Amino acid sequence: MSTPAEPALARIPGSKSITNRALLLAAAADGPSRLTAPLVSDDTVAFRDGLAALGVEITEQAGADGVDWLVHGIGRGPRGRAGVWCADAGTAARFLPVFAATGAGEFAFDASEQLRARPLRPLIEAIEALGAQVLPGEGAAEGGGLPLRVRTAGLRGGELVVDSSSSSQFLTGILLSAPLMGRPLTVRAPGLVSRPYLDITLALMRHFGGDPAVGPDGRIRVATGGYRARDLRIEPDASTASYVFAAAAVTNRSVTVPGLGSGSLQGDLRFAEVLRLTGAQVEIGPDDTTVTGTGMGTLRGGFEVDMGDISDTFMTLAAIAPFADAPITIRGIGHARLKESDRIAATATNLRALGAEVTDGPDWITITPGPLRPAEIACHCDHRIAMSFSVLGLRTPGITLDDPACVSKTFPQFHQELARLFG
Ligand SMILES: O=C(O)C1=C[C@@H](OP(=O)(O)O)[C@@H](O)[C@H](O)C1
Ligand SMILES: C=C(OP(=O)(O)O)C(=O)O
Repeated sequence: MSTPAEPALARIPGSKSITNRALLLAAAADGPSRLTAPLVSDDTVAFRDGLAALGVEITEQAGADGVDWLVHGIGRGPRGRAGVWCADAGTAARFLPVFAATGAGEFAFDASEQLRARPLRPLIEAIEALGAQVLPGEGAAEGGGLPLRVRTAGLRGGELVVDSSSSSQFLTGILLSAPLMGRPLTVRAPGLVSRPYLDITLALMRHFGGDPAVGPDGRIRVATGGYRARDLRIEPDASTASYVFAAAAVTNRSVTVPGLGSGSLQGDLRFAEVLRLTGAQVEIGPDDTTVTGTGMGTLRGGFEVDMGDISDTFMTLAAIAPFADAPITIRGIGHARLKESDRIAATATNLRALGAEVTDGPDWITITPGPLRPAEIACHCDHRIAMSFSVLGLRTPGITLDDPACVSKTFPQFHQELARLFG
């Protein structure tokens, strides 16, 4: 394998986290906003349709880069009665019920079995503490969670503590809707994981005219006053970009992701810096990022890395770790057990099925390199397991996925794009 002179240009779709935050902020704003190049995938369509069910008109127009979404902001929370299907989208289940609770009426939320099983308790407690009722939905199990109904006459704001040790999404959900509450909100988030996602939230709130202030003790204060309509171009998804970056590293090729550079809002771009530890050449420019594999595709191992802030990308590293020259240990990823799958278990089991030596603990995994054999990968309906092991499959013949279509959660064209770039 030789390194091509010109890097291939990857077509990475828009950021899920930015698209869904922008949808909500634009819906709450005081007029129409245009979102350019949003991600169109299962998670964002579920979010968009959830807002539509809550009474927000969102129309689609052909744009220069795919479609634009025009969001006709209602300037307040929703009114009346509605049912929202969150599908598999954690962001829908954690952001939309708070928005609904700032309105008036009764709003039902439900989701797939997979999402029903994921944590929601801290969010429910927060909505109740802010003055709305959260009731079990039809067919709800004991213990609280989805399905649920929010019965509300608005949220009052004030002081709040949100346990954020299992997900940062509860905090984001509350912050995004805070300017619609009756009084200013001050919130503390003990145990906060995935901190860079809070930074995306704060940056986008400011873009839409909100004014969150983070105090020296970490408390976040948000004034009332709603949001202003604003246009926004959605940058490519940095977590999604991790697959083509890793693929370049293991195939000794060079790939550029345009539109994702040093000004990115997304912490997951740090994955490219993690790849540097493996010997890959990484250039993060102002408007794009290029990764080039070196050394005939052999990666440098023999390091430990904390990926707690960027845990959506730990499986990308784990899946290429068998090609390193020494073990790689990934730490700080306990909360990754609470996502679409128990991602530490799913990664370890699949790597072992391929013949790799893997040890793991509550919040870490160590992969010791060695020869691999073909196997069918159990995706557990987890798009990131499917995408990570597809990258591994570029170097190991005979790898198949039991559910290749699950990539549609965030990247419906993933398999075609990987084949176009690296086939
Ligand atoms: O706020 C967001 O957009 C997200 C936050 C993270 O979740 P946790 O905060 O649950 O780790 C991340 O894993 C998820 O893909 C998207
Ligand atoms: C954890 C993820 O998604 P969700 O928004 O459903 O939490 C993910 O995309 O990896």
